[in-house]
Amino acid sequence: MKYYSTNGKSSLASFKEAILKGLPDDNGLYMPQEIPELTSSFFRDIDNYSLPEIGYKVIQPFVDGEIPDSILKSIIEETLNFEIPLVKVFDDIYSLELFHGPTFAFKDVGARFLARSLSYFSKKSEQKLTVLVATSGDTGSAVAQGFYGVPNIDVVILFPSGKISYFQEQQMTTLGKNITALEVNGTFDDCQRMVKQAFLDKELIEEMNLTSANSINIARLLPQSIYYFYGVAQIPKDKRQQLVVSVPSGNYGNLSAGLIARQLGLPIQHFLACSNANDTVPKYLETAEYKAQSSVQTISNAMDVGDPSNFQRMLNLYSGSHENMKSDITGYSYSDRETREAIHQVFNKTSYVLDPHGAVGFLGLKEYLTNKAGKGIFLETAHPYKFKEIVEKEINIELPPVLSFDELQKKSSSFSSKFEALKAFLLEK
Ligand SMILES: Cc1ncc(COP(=O)(O)O)c(C=O)c1O
Ligand SMILES: N[C@@H](CCOP(=O)(O)O)C(=O)O
Repeated sequence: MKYYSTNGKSSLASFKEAILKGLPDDNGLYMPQEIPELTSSFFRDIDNYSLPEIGYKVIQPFVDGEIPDSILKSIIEETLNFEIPLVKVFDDIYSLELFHGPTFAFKDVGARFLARSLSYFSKKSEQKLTVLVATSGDTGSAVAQGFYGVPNIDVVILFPSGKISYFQEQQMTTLGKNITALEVNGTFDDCQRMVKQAFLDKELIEEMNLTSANSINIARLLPQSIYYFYGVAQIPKDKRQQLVVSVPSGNYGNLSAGLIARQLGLPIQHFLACSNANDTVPKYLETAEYKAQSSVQTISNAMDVGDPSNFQRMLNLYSGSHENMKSDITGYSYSDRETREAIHQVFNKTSYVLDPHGAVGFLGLKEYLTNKAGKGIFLETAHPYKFKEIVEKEINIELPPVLSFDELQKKSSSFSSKFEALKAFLLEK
């Protein structure tokens, strides 16, 4: 399988080249040249497959032998060694809980697969790698955990100061060793801009082997398609028609992975792109005009993205056609007040606890299904405990702890949002 750049000005890359490079030289994003439809027998029997078996079926065509199958199977088994249950919240509304991994957010799937695949390639070439990451909260935590102590790999995480939750910050700033966290005086979009600029800087790429662990990296994004299959597999066969999937979105990697799952043949009738006040993509869907915005701070902070990187991939999947994208995807945007109300009301009616990100996905699904036949899944992308200060206020009870960092010391340095500062820091490392 070859990978091309969405900007069309870079040469084709193998899986190994795409994963090691992260970003193509023309500042596009890598995409697989083919998205081959999986066999009808796989879909017929999908309920009998385990999560790692589904994972292997989905990922193998994209790796295409560049990692030997037996090693790929163990990478996938280690990646997916936690539950991803589908929970019924209301009649016809299901939550796909993606937060049962080690850092309690959906990013664990992609980060663990990427860490193991990069480690396989870097061990073979004995090259030291530096993994650069921009985060609005959860990617940083998952990548820090996924790469902690991995030989030959250094991780540098950029996060926006004061704009992520206490637990997210603790998860990425207390590890030390090969994990460095830089607290940037700016927004997530500043962090992502600096990271992308680093991949285009000739001096930096000559001096060091840089790669990305954001969804910029196609090997971080592709494994996120797996859980869409597993979600559908958990719905009774006779109820799989007219299925809608609602994706709480920020950088739009998760939604892009869902669109890829659909091209692989997964029967999803419609997608919902649900945002908080950072509504660049819902506005595009409404107006056909893409206008990047300055991000605003919300209670679903991991979705505070004003210029989502994966919009390029979405456009590419629809060959640039707004009309075609709009017929498959409906956009919604919700305020913090609506998000809080959803957490409050769903808990009062069902005892189900939403986190602020899942709540945005839930709201979109509820709105879409009003007066429409069909069933829907919303992605519950993070554990409510990660946002306990917000969630507990709405449900009026204390959540049982799943995380504690009381003994651990924060290790991070305050950092400028200027690319030159990042470049100097990396060259000194
Ligand atoms: C909890 C949570 N929900 C939703 C999102 C948005 O996902 P994406 O950036 O893939 O659109 C993020 C950030 O990635 C997140 O951490
Ligand atoms: N919401 C993300 C932002 C980065 O997304 P990515 O999927 O491109 O890594 C975060 O939690 O950091």
